[in-house]
Amino acid sequence: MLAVHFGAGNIGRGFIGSLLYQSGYETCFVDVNSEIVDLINEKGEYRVVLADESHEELVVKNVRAVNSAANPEQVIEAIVQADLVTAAVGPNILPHIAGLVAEGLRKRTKPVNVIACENMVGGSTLLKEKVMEKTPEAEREAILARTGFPDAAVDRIVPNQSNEDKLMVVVEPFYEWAVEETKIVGEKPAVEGITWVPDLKPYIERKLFTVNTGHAVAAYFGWQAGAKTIDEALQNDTIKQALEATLKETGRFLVEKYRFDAAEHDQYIAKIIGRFANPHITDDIPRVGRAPIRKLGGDDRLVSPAKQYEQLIGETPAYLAKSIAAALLYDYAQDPEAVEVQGEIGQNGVESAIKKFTQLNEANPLFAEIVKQYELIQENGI
Ligand SMILES: NC(=O)C1=CN([C@@H]2O[C@H](COP(=O)(O)OP(=O)(O)OC[C@H]3O[C@@H](n4cnc5c(N)ncnc54)[C@H](O)[C@@H]3O)[C@@H](O)[C@H]2O)C=CC1
Ligand SMILES: O=P(O)(O)OC[C@H]1O[C@](O)(CO)[C@@H](O)[C@@H]1O
Repeated sequence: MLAVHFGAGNIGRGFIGSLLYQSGYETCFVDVNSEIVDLINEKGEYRVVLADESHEELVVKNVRAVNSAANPEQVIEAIVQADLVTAAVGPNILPHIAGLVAEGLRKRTKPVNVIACENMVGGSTLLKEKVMEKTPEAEREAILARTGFPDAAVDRIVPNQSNEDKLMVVVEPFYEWAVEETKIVGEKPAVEGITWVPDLKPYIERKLFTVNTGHAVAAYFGWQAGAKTIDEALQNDTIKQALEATLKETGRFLVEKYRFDAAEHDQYIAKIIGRFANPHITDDIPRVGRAPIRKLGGDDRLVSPAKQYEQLIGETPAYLAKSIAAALLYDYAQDPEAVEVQGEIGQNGVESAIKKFTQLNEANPLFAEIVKQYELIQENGI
């Protein structure tokens, strides 16, 4: 069985690649990083090490890689041969891989499934839309009849790596990969470790608005407090309490919306905060806080739960507003999106930035609460 995986980065090698290998797949990674591509082809294997006391090591074999910038025709050929196509490149990159995916799918006759493993609601659906834009109209129906784009939620913390062995990846022991079974076309891919679900929405929202909201809060509050890493941020009691209060807000609307058991959801939150504090992982704040414009988007981890809380609970969520304010204050000079946010605030003020990046309406009480929290953080810190 052949899997073609776009993105040989942290989650690609550290999570998806390792499960594919353990399930008996040969994996062809597709990436634009020539150093990583060359190393994979030279070694033909890499190590995945668990970030816990055991330091258990898995050697992932049966791997090769293609540089899609240099050899696009090899990528198309691999997709033609593939039994499964996956991606973990980041939501903003999905449109850039769509052309090659479309070319590969056009040349196929057999069914296949394409699964995007990104931190967003509807990643595979977005990729499908972008692939269709690259496909001649007359061919779209036939391709969709033989290609599934099931949405997915992936959860495993894989920090940036600084190992001497550039292919080795240190990962947290926990993982969850939920995939929408109802959108599969043809046979279900035989990947051990996938949790098949009939409807992904509750899984992706629970994960995105707990793990990823919580992580973003730790990063943006931590940044204000001068912390360098997530576990350092969590040693600050004020930040820990603010994180817990924010996840109480997201938990309240999630329980209301999906009828989750409230006590089980509290345990889910506690487990996640424990994962953030894993002393075997050094997770830099700039990695977790990266791309604040994406994270401030109306459907992403901060603004979407705040809007849904307003709708379902009928109140304004003060801690989510504070988290959005902290994201607006994230002024890391090496992050191009943070620089753009600061530029907008500097030129046109924070209200203009809120409108531009969150698409919130000024008449929404959440808008005024974000401005208030922004000023409070500026005056008093977190
Ligand atoms: N790192 C983590 O713990 C987790 C990450 N994710 C999601 O997985 C996705 C990837 O994240 P990471 O692996 O952390 O990022 P990463 O930056 O380590 O990996 C992304 C990879 O995509 C490659 N890439 C960029 N443009 C490309 C293109 N046009 N074609 C092919 N490859 C291209 C990059 O060279 C890089 O190797 C993101 O959506 C992230 O939200 C989800 C869960 C956990
Ligand atoms: O990958 P993103 O969406 O930029 O956000 C970083 C987040 O991704 C993760 O790496 C994995 O879920 C989390 O550690 C963090 O919440």
